[in-house]
Amino acid sequence: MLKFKNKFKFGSSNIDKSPENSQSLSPRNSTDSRKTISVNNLSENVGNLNIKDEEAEQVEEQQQQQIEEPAVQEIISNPGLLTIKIYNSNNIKLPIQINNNKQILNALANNATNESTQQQLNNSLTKLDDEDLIPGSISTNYLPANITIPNGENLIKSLLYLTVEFDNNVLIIEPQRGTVHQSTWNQVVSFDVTKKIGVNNSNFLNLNLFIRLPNLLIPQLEKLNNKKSFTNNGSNIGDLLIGSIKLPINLKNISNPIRLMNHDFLKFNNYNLNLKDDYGEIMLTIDFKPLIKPHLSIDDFDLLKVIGKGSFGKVMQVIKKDTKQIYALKTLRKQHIISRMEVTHTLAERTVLARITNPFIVPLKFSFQSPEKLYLVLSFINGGELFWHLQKEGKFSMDRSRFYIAELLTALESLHELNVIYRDLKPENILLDYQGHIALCDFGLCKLNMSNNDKTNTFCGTPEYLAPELLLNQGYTRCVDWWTLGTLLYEMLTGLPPFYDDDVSTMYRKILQNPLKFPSFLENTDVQDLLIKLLQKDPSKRLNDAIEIKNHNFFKDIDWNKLLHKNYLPPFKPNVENLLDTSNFDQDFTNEKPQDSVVDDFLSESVQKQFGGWTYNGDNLLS
Ligand SMILES: Nc1ncnc2c1ncn2[C@@H]1O[C@H](COP(=O)(O)OP(=O)(O)OP(=O)(O)O)[C@@H](O)[C@H]1O
Repeated sequence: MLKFKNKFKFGSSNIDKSPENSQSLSPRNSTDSRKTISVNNLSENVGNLNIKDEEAEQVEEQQQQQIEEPAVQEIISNPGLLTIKIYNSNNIKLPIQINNNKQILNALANNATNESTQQQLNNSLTKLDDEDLIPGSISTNYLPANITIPNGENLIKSLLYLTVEFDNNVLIIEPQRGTVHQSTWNQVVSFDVTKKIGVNNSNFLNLNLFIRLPNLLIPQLEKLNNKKSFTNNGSNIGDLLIGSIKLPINLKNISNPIRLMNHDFLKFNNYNLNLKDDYGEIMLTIDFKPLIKPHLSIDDFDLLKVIGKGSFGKVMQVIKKDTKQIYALKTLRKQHIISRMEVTHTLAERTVLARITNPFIVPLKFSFQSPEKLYLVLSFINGGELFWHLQKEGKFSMDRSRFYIAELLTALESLHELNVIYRDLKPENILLDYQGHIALCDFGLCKLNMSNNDKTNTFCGTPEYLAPELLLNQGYTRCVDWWTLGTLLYEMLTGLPPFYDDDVSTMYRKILQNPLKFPSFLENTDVQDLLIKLLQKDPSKRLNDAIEIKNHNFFKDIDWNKLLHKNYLPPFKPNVENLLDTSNFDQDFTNEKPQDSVVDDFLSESVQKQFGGWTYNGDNLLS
């Protein structure tokens, strides 16, 4: 994958906002990520922009940040460590029938990882009748939980696996031995609990049990009927969701270690298929230990891989030494932030991330600083950028586009509820998680304290996604986010943003003047109607309310509550082996040696003071 990932922001020294004079930027047909523009990073001359306004805005924002505490509606729990022990699973059934393909079943049985399972499976197989299909309720008796890959140098592959998710952090675990019907797991996982445990998805412990089924065992009919249950990543194995458990966890006011569950059995349901049966059970113990480490530092983490580069530093995959949790660590060099006048945007990113609790926004776990750098510890999301998937496939199907846009819509809605405008929606800032759900990242252009009709003037965004009112420098409201949502939907469906042109000045002119055109396959569809309403050049005529957009016919089949609980199975599952897997990241980065580079910048006390409220150790919402 050849991709120029070193995205950077630049100011009006590089860009003239008048449509006629703009220079050409990041053509869409190249593999470059499109660049975010922000008027703040003015290193040389400031062109024709009113820098005074921007400075005033920064000062005002900084003051407001210090004064205004968010209205926190979410459940607040004590920070600490949540530990889940998984012992065994019993009576697991599949929600589908499988092909009675003796050759494959025998091969799987003979490669079961331990001998007693091999014998047990072979015994069962001798009694299996010759019907073409095996019912889901008994099929698991003929499948091993894990196998040793033949000629794979003792490589073990699990057919069964469980994802354990808490506060948008996911761990993938595999059983030790047994059949799919009854397996021994004996696995322990831990989660760092921070104080911000929100509404919606994040105060649940979510367990999803999957099976990797060889395609030859999946009947054609089941593939068609159960499209919703299979996720497709193009390989010869289908990942089938067997069932889920959603367990509400309330850690409010717990100040001593406590056992929340003790060897209890929980039953799997299949919400996705709306099936009422249970699909077996799993035995768990759950413990919570309140603890706070007053100050985190880079020494609390082992650095594993470089996974990306941002404007001010690197993003690395790291492991937290005490809890063994994998995270993404974003480093930002203070000197760069100061010299590009990006303090406000940087603090806004940290503030928004610490406040927000939407399941489709990458959660911030901790933030800390050294004299030279700022650090953000985020959940590690490893399904790859939507940008990369879109480039690979050219465009997405209607269903797939609808799914992503629906999840993003709720993310933007929750930002707007906090009076935050996102301003930089584009496929480069959207990550897919291991299941294929959206995780919006990069909050470096957020604008805080923007209630419904408040206007701002800062010229920033990404050329292809700029709304007309922004180009006209007329001041703009949160409505720009709905324009960018429309642009993104159009790009997903057609492969290009609506007014795309290789030449940026022509593109700006088109955004301002050209009528919206549709390819024939979109004509007279619900999505065409929605796009027309989102891509209204006059913001006063644009759809301007998340509820109104949600109620549009294009989303008529979406149950928004089910969506918010992540109970829709994504239409596409990225290839992700486990949480250590970095194969969806650019090798140019992952081949780099992960290190926290030493810099000897000297910053005066008054400059350091500007970063005062940065630290977040899981106990404070805003320090
Ligand atoms: N939580 C995360 N999990 C996995 N990868 C991440 C995460 N956050 C960021 N990345 C990777 O690092 C890259 C850079 O991160 P990000 O976009 O936040 O940096 P930035 O400095 O704000 O970038 P920009 O210059 O575009 O504003 C992302 O494109 C993504 O590939």
